[in-house]
Amino acid sequence: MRINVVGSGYVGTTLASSLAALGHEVTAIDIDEEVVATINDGRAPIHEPGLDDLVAEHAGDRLRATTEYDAVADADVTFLAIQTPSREDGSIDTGALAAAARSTGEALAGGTERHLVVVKSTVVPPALADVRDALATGLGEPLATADGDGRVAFGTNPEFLREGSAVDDFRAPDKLVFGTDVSWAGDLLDEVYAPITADHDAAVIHTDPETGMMIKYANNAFLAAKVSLINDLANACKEFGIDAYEVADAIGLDGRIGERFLRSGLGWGGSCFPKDTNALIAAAEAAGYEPAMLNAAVEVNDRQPERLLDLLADHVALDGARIAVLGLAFKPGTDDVRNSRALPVIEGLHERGAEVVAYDPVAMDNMRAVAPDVTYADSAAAALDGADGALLVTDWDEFAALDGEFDAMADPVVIDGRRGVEARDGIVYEGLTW
Ligand SMILES: NC(=O)c1ccc[n+]([C@@H]2O[C@H](COP(=O)([O-])OP(=O)(O)OC[C@H]3O[C@@H](n4cnc5c(N)ncnc54)[C@H](O)[C@@H]3O)[C@@H](O)[C@H]2O)c1
Ligand SMILES: O=c1ccn([C@@H]2O[C@H](COP(=O)(O)OP(=O)(O)O[C@H]3O[C@H](CO)[C@@H](O)[C@H](O)[C@H]3O)[C@@H](O)[C@H]2O)c(=O)[nH]1
Repeated sequence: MRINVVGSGYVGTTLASSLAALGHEVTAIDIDEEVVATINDGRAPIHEPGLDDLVAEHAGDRLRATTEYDAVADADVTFLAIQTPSREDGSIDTGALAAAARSTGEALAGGTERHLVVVKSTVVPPALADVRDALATGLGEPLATADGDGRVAFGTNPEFLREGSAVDDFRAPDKLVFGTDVSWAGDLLDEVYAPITADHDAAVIHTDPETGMMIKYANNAFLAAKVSLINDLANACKEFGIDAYEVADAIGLDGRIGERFLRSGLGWGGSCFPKDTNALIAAAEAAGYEPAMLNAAVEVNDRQPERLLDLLADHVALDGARIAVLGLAFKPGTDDVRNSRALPVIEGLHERGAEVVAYDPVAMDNMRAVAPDVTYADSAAAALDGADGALLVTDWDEFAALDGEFDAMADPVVIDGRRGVEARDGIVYEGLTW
C-alpha cells in the first residue's frame, strides 16, 4: 500500500520506517527540513534502539521524506503523528495537529480517489472534533459518513509503543485499535496492519474514533495510577522500615495485580503519562466530572522528587554542595527528557543552593537545551569525582556496573531514586522507597 506519515518524531519515524519494513511504500512528511534531510540520509532524527538501522535499510527505497504535502494524494492512507502538547491548565493543544490535518485536507482537495486520514497522535475524545473540522475545512467537502457517502474518511489508531522499545513494540502489539465509523476505512486499516496480524497474535478492536482514543487514555491512566499507587504504598513502607520492592514482588504474583509497573521510586515522567493524565483530567473537568483517582495519581507523582531531595538533605548540607545527578532521560533507552523526573530534581537542588554535575549516556544534549545552568560531565565517573553526594535518577544499566567510581566522591552519599545501583561497603546508600 502507499501510505503517508505526517510528523517524523518518536512515533512518526517509528511508524514510517516500520511500515516500510512491512512492505508498504511510505512518504514521511515533516515541516522540519533537518528532520527530513536526516531521514533521507538514512538516519533517525531521534535516538531509539533499532530505529537507525530501520531507517538506513529503507530510506531512498520504500521510505522517502519530504517537507511537501503534494505527495499526500498519491497514497491510500495518511497517518497524522503530530505532537499534542499540554497547555498551562493541563488541557492539550491540538493546534499543530489541526494545522497538519488542514494541510492534508488541502492536498486531497479536488481528488477523485478514496483516502483515509488517521489520527495517530493522542487526542482527548472531545478535542477530536477540532481535527476532523480542520481536515474537512482543508478538503472543502464533507468527510465520508457511515452510510457510504464521501471520499475522504476520518479515523483514529492510537499508538501504545513505549520509548526505548518502540520498534519492537510496534512489530508485536498486544492490541490494535481502529477507530472509524466508515466500514471501508476500517478495511483499509486491516490491510495496513495485515503483515503484523498475519504472524503475530494481536487483538484487533474495531470501534468509533472517540472510543478508540478513550482506550488510549484509559490505558495510560491505569498504568500511571498503578505506579502512583505503588509509590504511595512504598512511601508508607519506607516510614515503616519495610522494603517496598519485597512487598511489590509478592503482590505482583497475584495475577489480578500483575508484576509489571510496580517499580517504586521517582515516579513517572516522559512525553506521555504526565501529558495524557493531565489532559484527561482537564477534559473530564470541562465535561463536569472531577476524576479523584487521577488527581491523586498526579499528586503522589509530584511528591517523589521532593522526597528524594529530603533524603539527600538528611545526609548532606545542600547549600554550596556539589551533587552528581546520574541519569537525565525520563527512563533508560531513550534520549527523551520531556517531563523527566530529572527536571524537578535539578530545579530542587538549585533551589536548595547546590551545584549540579550531571551525566547521562545519551540525553545530555537534550537536557542542555532546557537546563543550561548545569555542569555536564563526560562520564559517570567524572560526575562523581569530588561530589558531596549523588542521586540516581535514571536506571541505565551502566550505572548498575559502577563500583570504585564512588570512592572518588568527596562525601560518598548515594541516594537511589530507581533501585539502579547496589548498596556497597564504604558508601552511605539509601533507596527512596527501600
Ligand atoms: N512519544 C511516544 O512514545 C508516544 C507514544 C504514543 C503516542 N504518542 C503521541 O503521538 C503524538 C506524537 O508524539 P511524538 O513524541 O512522536 O512527537 P514529536 O514531537 O517527537 O514529533 C512530532 C513531529 O511533527 C512535526 N510537525 C509539527 N507540525 C507539523 C506539520 N504541520 N506538518 C508536518 N509535520 C509537523 C514536528 O516537526 C515533529 O518532527 C503525540 O500526540 C503523542 O502523545 C507518543
Ligand atoms: O514500574 C514502573 C514503570 C514505569 N515507571 C516510570 O513511568 C514512566 C513511563 O514509563 P513507560 O511506560 O515504560 O514509558 P513510555 O515510553 O512513556 O510509555 C508509556 O506512554 C506511551 C505514550 O503514550 C504509551 O504508548 C506506552 O504504552 C506507555 O507505557 C517512566 O518515567 C518510568 O520510569 C515507574 O516509575 N515504575
